[in-house]
Amino acid sequence: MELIIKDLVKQFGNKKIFDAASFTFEKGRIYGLLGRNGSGKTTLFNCIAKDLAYESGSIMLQDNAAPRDYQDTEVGLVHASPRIPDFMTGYEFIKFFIDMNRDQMNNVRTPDAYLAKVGIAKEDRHRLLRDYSHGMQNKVQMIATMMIQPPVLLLDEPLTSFDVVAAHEMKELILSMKSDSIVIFSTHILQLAQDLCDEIVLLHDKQLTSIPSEKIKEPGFEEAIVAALSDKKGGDPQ
Ligand SMILES: Nc1ncnc2c1ncn2[C@@H]1O[C@H](COP(=O)(O)OP(=O)(O)OP(=O)(O)O)[C@@H](O)[C@H]1O
Repeated sequence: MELIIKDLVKQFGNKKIFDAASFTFEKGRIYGLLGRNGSGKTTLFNCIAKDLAYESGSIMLQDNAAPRDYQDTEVGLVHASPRIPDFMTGYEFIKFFIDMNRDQMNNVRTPDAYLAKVGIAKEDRHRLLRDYSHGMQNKVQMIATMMIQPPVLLLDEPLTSFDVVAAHEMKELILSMKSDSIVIFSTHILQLAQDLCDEIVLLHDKQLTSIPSEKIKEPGFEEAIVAALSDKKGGDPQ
């Protein structure tokens, strides 16, 4: 399966965010999306997730070169700031999510099993989400999105609010998604990109470009990324 972005143009008013940007993402690989503040990473995710219209170009999915119904395909987007119904308890929310999505889930487990998987302790599962810490809310949002195993999984700055143990567990969870999904995450943490990614995608100057995977572990990688994202070509940091 491939996610194909072709000649994407997106602007807010007069401000162009993408100018005929193109990129093809493949299943079985984890992509790290790097770009400066305001370069358009969240905007790209919202376009891919069908939450935001764009001016022109196309975003489509292909299975073995045959187009797949994109509108009908589930795209999982984990937002940088949790978006969860804070009037529910963690347990109620996960149970509700299972009930809503049972048809498309394989090996449905209990709400307790899912909450345990992301380290939400028993005594916290029946507390209101509004009383969870930011990191705990993020964990709940992440597991709710991941448990339906969407073919396209987008993670906007994941792990930043997690403690070291949780971050380690979440990395394992993200890695476990890669065989069945196209996984793209945005981050400003180079170490995380180096640890998790098969390929780095740079969003710079309104375009998407790839850094060859063999460069990721090489010395001088950080300098190469900084140079590539610096404004020598006249791109404004916005
Ligand atoms: N709804 C909107 N209306 C107008 N401008 C917007 C809107 N959403 C985003 N923008 C602008 O589009 C640009 C890209 O924003 P976006 O949030 O996608 O960047 P980002 O790469 O995710 O940034 P960061 O790394 O700081 O989180 C910014 O200049 C932002 O101000």
